[in-house]
Amino acid sequence: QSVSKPNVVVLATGGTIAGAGASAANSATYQAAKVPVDKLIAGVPELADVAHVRGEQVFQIASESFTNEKLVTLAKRVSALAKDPAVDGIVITHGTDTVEETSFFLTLTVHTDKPIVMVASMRPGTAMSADGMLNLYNAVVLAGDKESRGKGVLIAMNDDILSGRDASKRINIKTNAFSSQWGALGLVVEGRSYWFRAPVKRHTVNSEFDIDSISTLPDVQIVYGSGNMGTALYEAAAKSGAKAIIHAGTGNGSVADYAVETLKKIRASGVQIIRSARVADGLVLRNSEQPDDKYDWVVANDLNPQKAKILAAVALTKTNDPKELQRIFWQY
Ligand SMILES: NC(=O)C[C@H](N)C(=O)O
Repeated sequence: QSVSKPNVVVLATGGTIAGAGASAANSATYQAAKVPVDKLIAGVPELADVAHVRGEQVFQIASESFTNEKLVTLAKRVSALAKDPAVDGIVITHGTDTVEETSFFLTLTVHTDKPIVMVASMRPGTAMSADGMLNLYNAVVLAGDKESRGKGVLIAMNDDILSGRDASKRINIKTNAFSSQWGALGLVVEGRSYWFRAPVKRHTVNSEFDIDSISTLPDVQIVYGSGNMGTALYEAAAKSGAKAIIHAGTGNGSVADYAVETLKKIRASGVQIIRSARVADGLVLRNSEQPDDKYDWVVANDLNPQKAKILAAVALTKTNDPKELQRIFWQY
C-alpha cells in the first residue's frame, strides 16, 4: 500500500503556521516564522497515512516581508520540483498576510498540472484551537490528490479548497479568514476532497508566462483611494520608478476630479495606470466612471489591488502596451 502513496514536498516559508507564542492563550500575540519545517511535519504524524512527505525550508519569514526576489526564488524552486517525476504534489506553508499574492504569482508563472497547494494558519501551533495542523493535513491530502491536478494553485484553509487566483484574506484574527467573491472550489473532510467547481481563467500550464524565463519583476505600487486624498502619493509612486500604479479606487475604481490630470500626466510619462477598487467585491469595467479608452488606462476586472499588482508585474515582463495589458487582465 505504501508504494501507492503520493510523494509530496512541503516547501516552508514561515508565517504563523510556523509561529510560536508564550502561552496557549496567545492567539494573536506571538512570533511568526519560528518552527522549522521538519518539526511542522513531525507535529502531524497523520501525514504519513496519506503521503510520503519531505520538507524543505525555503525561507523563515513572516509573509508581510515577502519581496519580488523571494517570489521569484520560490517560484523557480516550485517549477523545478514540479518537473521532477518523483514529485506528485507540492505544498507551500506561508503566512496569511500575503499568501494571496504568492498564490496568484505561482498561478501565473509555474507550468505544471501537478497540484500546488498553499497553506497557512491564523493561530500559532502553540495556541488553543490552533488551525495549522488540520490545514497542513488538508493541504497534503490535496497535493496528493489526482482530482487537484490542472485546477491551478490552491489554498487550503479552514476546511475550504480555494482558488489561489481570487481567494484573499478578508478577516483578520478569526480562522475563517479566507474567501473569494466567487466561492470555494470544494472542501476537505477527514482526508477526502469534495469538489464542486473549477477555475476557468488561464493558469499554470495554460499561462503565457513562465517562471523559468523570469528573473526579475518590475516595481508596481498601489495608491489607496479615499476622500480628500490629494495627488502626492500618485506622484511619489511614479517618481520612485514604479512601472505601473494600481489605483485602489473608491467604488467602481472612481478617480477624484482633482486627480485626473495628474494620472493623465503620469500615463503620458510611460507609467501604466490600472484601475482597481478598494471595495472587496465586484468588478471594475472599462470606461465605467472614467474614459479608459481615451486615457489609455487599464481596468483590473475583478482583481483586488494586491492581485492586480501581481498580474501587472508579471505582464510587464512581456509587454508595455496597455491594450495587451488589458487583454491579459481579461484572461487571467
Ligand atoms: N497569520 C499569519 O500568518 C500572519 C503573519 N503576519 C504572516 O503573514 O506571516
